[in-house]
Amino acid sequence: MFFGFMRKKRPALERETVLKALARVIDPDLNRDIVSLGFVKNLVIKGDRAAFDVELTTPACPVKEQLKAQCEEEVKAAGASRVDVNMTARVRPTGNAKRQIPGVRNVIAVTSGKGGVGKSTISINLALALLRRGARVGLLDCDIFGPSIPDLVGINRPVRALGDQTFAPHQAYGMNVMSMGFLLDGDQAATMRGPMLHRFVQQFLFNVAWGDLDYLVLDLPPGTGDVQLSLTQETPISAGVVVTTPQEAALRDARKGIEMFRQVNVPVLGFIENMSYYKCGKCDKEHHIFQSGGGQKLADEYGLPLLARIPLDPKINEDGGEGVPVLIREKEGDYVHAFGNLAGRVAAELGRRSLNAGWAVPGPAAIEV
Ligand SMILES: Nc1ncnc2c1ncn2[C@@H]1O[C@H](COP(=O)(O)OP(=O)(O)OP(=O)(O)O)[C@@H](O)[C@H]1O
Repeated sequence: MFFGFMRKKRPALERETVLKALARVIDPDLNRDIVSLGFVKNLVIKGDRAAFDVELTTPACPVKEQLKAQCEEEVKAAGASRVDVNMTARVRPTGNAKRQIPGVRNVIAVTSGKGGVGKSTISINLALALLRRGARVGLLDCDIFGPSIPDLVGINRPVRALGDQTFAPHQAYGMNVMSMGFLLDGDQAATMRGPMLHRFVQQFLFNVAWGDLDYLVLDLPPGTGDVQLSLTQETPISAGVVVTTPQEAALRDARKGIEMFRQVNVPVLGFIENMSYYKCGKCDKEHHIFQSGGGQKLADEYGLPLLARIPLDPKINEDGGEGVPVLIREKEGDYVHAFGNLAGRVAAELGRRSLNAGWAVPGPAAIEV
């Protein structure tokens, strides 16, 4: 009886036993076990208790909780009475032969081929979703003629010069944000010619005190003309994503977007179908206001994933001119999950690529995900 109350003493754990147990935990995005990936750090064993860090390639890892639970389960099954798993992340640069932006590890470019499909909306909410998952994020509005980010974040005052032609970005919702709209008024921008604009954007990339960023999201100017092409060519972009709407006409422009990235050897992570469907609130059915399936059609055509389908929802553009993005205003809704999943997929894919030592500046043949 008395002995029943005493904790049964388990044998002390061996380091090898713990590592063997953890080697059964597979990262589904990378398709490899977390020990051989080098993710397990700082393993401390005290008797039958184990504590360690699991260092992922991104804090926005979509399977973080699942991996943590698996680690606990496997090490307990190997004989531990207590397992303390500390999930951490170190975002590595994906590698790019071009001049790097100091402190910035990954640059994600968002294009659409043409205007009005929701590129800026996607850019800001992708940036916020990455931030919400624990990453350090910046947002650069490269749209010179019609910068929309100032309105989207509700900031319309000029940025501060730090001297040496360096600017301090604005802070909005925990992100570093920069836009042509913080420097020029619309009339000034309209008089600028291609090369001048181009120089401006380069300045924005390299002469802004971005700080330490895991991801810098670029809202590219709409279109795929010379300005966009030279911009993408000279910018150290880690990867691009292409926004489309479901209609046939929009797909044609999205194809131009992907061809632009291909021409300048920027790998494309996939497509985002915006205004994909509408839910009326009376039922849970998806109503297709426009045509349907366009994003998937493109994805199949290029052998790339459809990363997200964002619904058409009045809440997305109902900010009442206050500059409060939907992910800040709303905590629930299809779009909240869709943006969260998008951020997870983008971050996981960049993480996968950063681990691949051979991934420097791949040609078009190397873009499949
Ligand atoms: N999923 C959505 N549901 C409802 N409204 C949306 C959605 N996506 C974008 N919008 C609205 O559509 C309009 C155009 O979006 P946005 O400015 O993001 O497009 P864009 O492609 O960046 O345009 P531009 O080429 O002018 O920069 C905005 O009013 C925005 O609020």
